[in-house]
Amino acid sequence: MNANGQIYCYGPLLHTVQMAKLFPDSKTFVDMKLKASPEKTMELFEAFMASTNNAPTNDQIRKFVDDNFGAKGTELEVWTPTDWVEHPAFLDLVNDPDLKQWGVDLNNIWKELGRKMKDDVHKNPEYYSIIPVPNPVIVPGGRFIEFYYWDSYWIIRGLLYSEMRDTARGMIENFMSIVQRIGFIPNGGRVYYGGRSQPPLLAGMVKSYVDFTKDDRFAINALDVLEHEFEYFINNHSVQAKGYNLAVYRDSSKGPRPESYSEDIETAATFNTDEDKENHYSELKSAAESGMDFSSRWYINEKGTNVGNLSVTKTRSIVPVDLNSFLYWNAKIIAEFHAKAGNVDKMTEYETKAQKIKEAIQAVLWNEEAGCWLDYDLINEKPRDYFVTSNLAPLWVKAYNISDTDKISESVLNYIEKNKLDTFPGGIPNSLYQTGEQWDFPNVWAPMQYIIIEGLDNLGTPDAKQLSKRWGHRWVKSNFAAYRDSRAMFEKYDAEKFGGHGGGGEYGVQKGFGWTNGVIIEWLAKYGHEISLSNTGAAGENAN
Ligand SMILES: OC[C@H]1O[C@H](O[C@H]2O[C@H](CO)[C@@H](O)[C@H](O)[C@H]2O)[C@H](O)[C@@H](O)[C@@H]1O
Repeated sequence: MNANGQIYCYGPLLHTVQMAKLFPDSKTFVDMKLKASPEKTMELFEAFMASTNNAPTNDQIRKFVDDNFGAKGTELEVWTPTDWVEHPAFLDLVNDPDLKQWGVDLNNIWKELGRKMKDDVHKNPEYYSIIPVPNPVIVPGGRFIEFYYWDSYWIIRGLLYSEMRDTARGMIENFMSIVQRIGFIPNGGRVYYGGRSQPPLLAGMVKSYVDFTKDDRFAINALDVLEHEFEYFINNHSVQAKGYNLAVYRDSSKGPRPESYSEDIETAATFNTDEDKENHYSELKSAAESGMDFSSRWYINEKGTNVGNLSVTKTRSIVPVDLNSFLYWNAKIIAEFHAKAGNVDKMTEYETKAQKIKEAIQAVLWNEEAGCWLDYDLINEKPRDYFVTSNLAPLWVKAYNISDTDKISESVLNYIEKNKLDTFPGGIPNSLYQTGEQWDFPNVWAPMQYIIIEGLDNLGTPDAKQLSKRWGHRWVKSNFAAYRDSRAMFEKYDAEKFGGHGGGGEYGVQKGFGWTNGVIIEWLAKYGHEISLSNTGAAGENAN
């Protein structure tokens, strides 16, 4: 743990300041810079507490923070990517003039989302909660002023389509340096995310870069790091389900989330013992590791169903379809890169690991009755028959027996029909249960649209491809309608409203927005030649 962990990650200073709720967004405090060293700040804090009989007022705490912390975000400079180009070739693939102009605008937004760390971060890292990285990054936007792990997959693909290969490679190299220093990639670029990762997509980022650039040397050089990250996940996230090894999302730190400290203390109030509260914090942080924080996807109530609220979050007891699919993909990519290097034994080793994960996914997560993959509940030893977008993740990475393609296509298309997923004008909702949490109905998220729509395309049957294209067009048009009305790109959208943005959860609507822009740029390149806005009604009734 860094010397500043006692300030940004746990302990009485964090508790005192965060429970005073000085800022509308709890993340603000943990993003502020120290004015003195962590040790000196702790000394000053102890003296402050003694001088206030350990019961400071909110005004006194605010003064302590003003005296000892600098403003949020001062460690970063806005950075114009040096490889930014005015007219990337993807724009020439877009026919509709309004969509083309939108592509120009999105390409410009990269300049607003570029961030570089000031030199002082490298000289005095202990004064900051930010994790130092060598190269500038593209951030999601809004309150998210640092890199996020899984967001970066779609950001990097968008950058590659925008011909910003240096920026994309720089971000990947940052992640590789983090694995070398820390052993894994934290949720985001702050020390307070240090107990959890996010959906493991670094191998996918490297593969994207190599597919674009044909730079096989880059793939081969990345192998050590990719293997290390893969083994980290396997070693720290494994469980047994029906006699098979699979992985769950699992955080390794103690206490509430530092960036949402008072929120977690409040939801833990329903628990009586410290042990139960601690378990609750772990479940919440594990949900954050999944990227889907928060959602009924992680609820298991006393009856074994998904009805409830955050207090029944049981992430660590649910075997997730997406995580295991991503790990399968990691092993496949590592095998592919070993093949490029001519390492036959290593290629075979990772092919075998991939096959084992695929067998486990088939045995535990594929559900013949539902006709789809389902998360598995380890407490009640049963599948969770609720629609979540991640149920379709194996399609994206082909984590199934290719000889079963026709059967899977038929089953999955029936599953989509049964769940009426084609009826939503604003995209496929993340779940069908409305809890007020941001990864539940009616919110729609770009990364999961991408995984499903590309997954159906990858499945390759005519019906699946047709649906994929229709949904891809719909998503582009609906995002455009939101942009046309508000001049903003959103973190999440509204399934029920063509062109509507999402809401709910513990923070306000965020604009920017890295992964949304990345997905749209890629799909302008893919569908731009065939989409016309002229047949799109204001309410999206012709959005297909
Ligand atoms: O502060 C609350 C949570 O915020 C983050 O989660 C959300 O934003 C991320 C960045 O776009 C995204 O990766 C994640 O999927 C979103 O749910 C953060 O990642 C969480 O750890 C944090 O608790």
